[in-house]
Amino acid sequence: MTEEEARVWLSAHFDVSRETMARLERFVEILLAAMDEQNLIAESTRPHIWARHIVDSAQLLTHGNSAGEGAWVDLGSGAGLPGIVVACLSERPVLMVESRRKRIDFLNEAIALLNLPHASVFGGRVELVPPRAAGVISARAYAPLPRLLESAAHLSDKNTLWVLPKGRNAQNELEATRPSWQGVFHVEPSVTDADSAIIVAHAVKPVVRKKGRA
Ligand SMILES: C[S@@+](CC[C@H](N)C(=O)[O-])C[C@H]1O[C@@H](n2cnc3c(N)ncnc32)[C@H](O)[C@@H]1O
Repeated sequence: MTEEEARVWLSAHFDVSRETMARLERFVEILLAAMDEQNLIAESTRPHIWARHIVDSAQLLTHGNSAGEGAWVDLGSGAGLPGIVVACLSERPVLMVESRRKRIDFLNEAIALLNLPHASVFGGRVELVPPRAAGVISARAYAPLPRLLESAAHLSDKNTLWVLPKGRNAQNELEATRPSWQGVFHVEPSVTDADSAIIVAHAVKPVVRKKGRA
């Protein structure tokens, strides 16, 4: 997907007002400017930022939009991918979780500069976020699937929709979760990379009852 095709894809899949497009353009500027201070995206992806990062994030909304009520919780948001992009394109409350200080500061600054009052940041480890049932949980380049699900189990219930972009290992990672997680798992193609996939799931961890107890 070229940068031009990425913009066309966005307009075709979302009701992108002039204001929303301006906000996304501004986010790209803020992200690239912050690259002078910290490594937020791979240097090699700089010229392809709309396809490799903006659309790659936005496509998660095409799956997440079908979720029920509840916040969108993005684990390991880093550069705000997909959290900030989701907040630009949707009115659902977005909570980004990030543990590294400089990235927390970047995310808070981006929220303020882009005027996204429905977005917020939990600055700390995912495992320490107070329990809640998210409507959607996303996580891009955050952790392998079994650890990812484990670390955010307390943020989900049976209605939570997990929307998880994965590389070519998606199927293997899914197999590794089978013993301990149940639910409905779909593997959807990525629109930006033929080798990547998006795991879309309603997942629950079965309660293991201790032997000898009624
Ligand atoms: C490889 S980066 C990906 C960032 C972003 N999602 C993206 O796609 O560009 C992973 C991020 O997850 C954060 N992270 C890793 N483990 C975490 C944890 N347990 N709690 C919160 N953040 C975590 C790291 O600090 C880092 O910013």
